[in-house]
Amino acid sequence: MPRFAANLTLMFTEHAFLDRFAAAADAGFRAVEFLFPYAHPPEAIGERLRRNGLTQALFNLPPGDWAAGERGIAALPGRFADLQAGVETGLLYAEATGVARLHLMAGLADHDDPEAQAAYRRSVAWAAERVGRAGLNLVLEPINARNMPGYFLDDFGAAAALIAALNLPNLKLQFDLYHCQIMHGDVTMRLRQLMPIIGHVQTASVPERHEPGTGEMNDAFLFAELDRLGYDGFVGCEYNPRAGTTEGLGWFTPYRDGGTAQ
Ligand SMILES: O=C(O)C(=O)[C@H](O)CO
Ligand SMILES: [Mg+2]
Repeated sequence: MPRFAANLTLMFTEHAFLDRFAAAADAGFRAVEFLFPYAHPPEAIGERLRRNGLTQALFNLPPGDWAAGERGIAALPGRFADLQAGVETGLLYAEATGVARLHLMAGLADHDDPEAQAAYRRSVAWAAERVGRAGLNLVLEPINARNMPGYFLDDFGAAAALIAALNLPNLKLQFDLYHCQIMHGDVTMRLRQLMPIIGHVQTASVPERHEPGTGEMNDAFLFAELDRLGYDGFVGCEYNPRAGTTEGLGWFTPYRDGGTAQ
């Protein structure tokens, strides 16, 4: 039975961010994820988790200037010091929340540019080693070009090749089912092939990025496949509710009160 994590950046937006933790717990979630916690003190996030009996499944390391259009800085030459500072900030929130994995975004850069490739490899290797010393995994997520034009990490094969090349025990793949379908298709076979390096999974319907079961994929089949493959991590619900978060949770009913993955 997959352990689903409500994505509080996209779900329960009927509430202020710090009130979404209670809303997710009331809806039956036992875990949450979000993009960025940095607008709030780490203690406030940790307190909401404890108060609502929630596990923090994932969040992203600081992405640079998101409002200005940056989507990560790991592949941007000349931003290594910012990358290092961002990892230290992320680790403060990791300590407050007990999260076991952090997502490092690559940024908008030409994936064929040797300087961007070198910057990214350096950033990933350093960040993985640094978060590893705190007992955490670092996950890398390929993102499709329709949602994020120009994103550096835009291929599952490239992500898997870098993870293999660096061969770090805590460097894993963030397998977003939504992106895989859009970029490559053949989702079940890629899950089977890449399962040994998967550190986090996310779900959303394709093409609209709404609730599971509302798009072209048989999402329930994929969730059962994760069970068949022995995946014991979280599945982040990174979708935009079609019409009200709670109203759209019918898909979740068979999975409510999932397990206790860390
Ligand atoms: O874009 C996605 O799918 C993600 O999971 C990133 O972390 C946020 O954009
Ligand atoms: Mg995702």
